[in-house]
Amino acid sequence: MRKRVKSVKPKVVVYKRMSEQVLDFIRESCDVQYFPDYKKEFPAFLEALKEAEGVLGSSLKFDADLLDQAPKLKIICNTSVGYDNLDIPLLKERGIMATNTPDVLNDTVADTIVALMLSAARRITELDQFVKTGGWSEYGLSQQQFGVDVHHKTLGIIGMGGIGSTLAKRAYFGFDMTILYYNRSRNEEAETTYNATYCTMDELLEQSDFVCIMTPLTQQTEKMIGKREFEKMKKTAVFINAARGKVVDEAALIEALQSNEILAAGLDVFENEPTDPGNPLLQMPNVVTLPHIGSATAETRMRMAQLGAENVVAGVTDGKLVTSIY
Ligand SMILES: NC(=O)C1=CN([C@@H]2O[C@H](COP(=O)(O)OP(=O)(O)OC[C@H]3O[C@@H](n4cnc5c(N)ncnc54)[C@H](O)[C@@H]3O)[C@@H](O)[C@H]2O)C=CC1
Ligand SMILES: O=C(O)C(=O)CO
Repeated sequence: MRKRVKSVKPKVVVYKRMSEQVLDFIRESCDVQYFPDYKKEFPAFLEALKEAEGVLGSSLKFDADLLDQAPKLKIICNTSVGYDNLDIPLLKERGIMATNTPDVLNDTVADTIVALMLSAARRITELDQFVKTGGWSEYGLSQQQFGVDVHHKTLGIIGMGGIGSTLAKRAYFGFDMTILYYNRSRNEEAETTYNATYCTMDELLEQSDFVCIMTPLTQQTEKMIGKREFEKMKKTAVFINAARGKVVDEAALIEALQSNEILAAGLDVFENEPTDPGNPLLQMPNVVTLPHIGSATAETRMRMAQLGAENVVAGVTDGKLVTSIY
């Protein structure tokens, strides 16, 4: 009688909260070790990494020490478009593949940025508190509480990629805004479709009413916006960051707001996350803050998780990667 050989499924570590539907999809072809809260179970997580061929999650820094603990690793799949947690040259050197989740979140993140622009300019969160704390009297608002318009203003986008151009679309068609942009290279589609004008960083800073940074975090973009850049902006400028906290010198941002160098800010991201409750930015009524929820809608997070899952399954079964980083 022939002996039945039990097929061994490749091992995949999932280190981010994931729906059962997505986990089941991976389980069809892989042996999944699931760590929804890997920091709390770090020793077990490290143990699982020893045998893992694939990893799925986001933001964990895979440095040389951690990679040394994962000798069988073939692929790291981020459930995020940003991959500043990955050392790409090191992964290439070790022959490890990497994927991210571009495009599927463009609309949702662009919506978040519009929400930040409107909230900061029209003082939505500040006035919400005004109403809820009983400040609204029969005399209505004082002029000091008026906001500024968004429509027909100039929006400067630093980083005209997937999200930047989706934001340009909303700003141009929805709010009749003039679009300026600064990018590593020209984006002809944004120029023809949204009438976006390519300019230098300084021109953008000097002329924009709203300055939005949407570059990835890299060695070149770290603290790209600092004291000098805030000083170049209009005193009435509203600054928006939904990229990564570290693309901005946060101390310089605090100083710019305290010294009225700029009018207001809308922030989805911070230098350290979660940000310290004592961060002065949290005390400023002209700063609208969010806890890094740019892409956090049920639908979009599901699409990102599913895309990550498809990538990890492909990576450990020698299939074709959907969104390879390199
Ligand atoms: N707040 C949130 O929840 C989210 C934040 N993000 C962040 O946004 C970033 C951008 O995302 P996408 O638009 O999808 O990326 P993308 O790669 O499509 O666009 C980035 C753009 O920045 C430009 N760029 C890169 N380095 C530059 C430099 N040194 N100077 C000028 N331009 C430069 C690129 O040429 C590109 O056009 C991500 O890397 C991520 O860090 C993305 C999604 C959600
Ligand atoms: O995708 C990213 O890079 C995020 O920050 C979360 O969506």
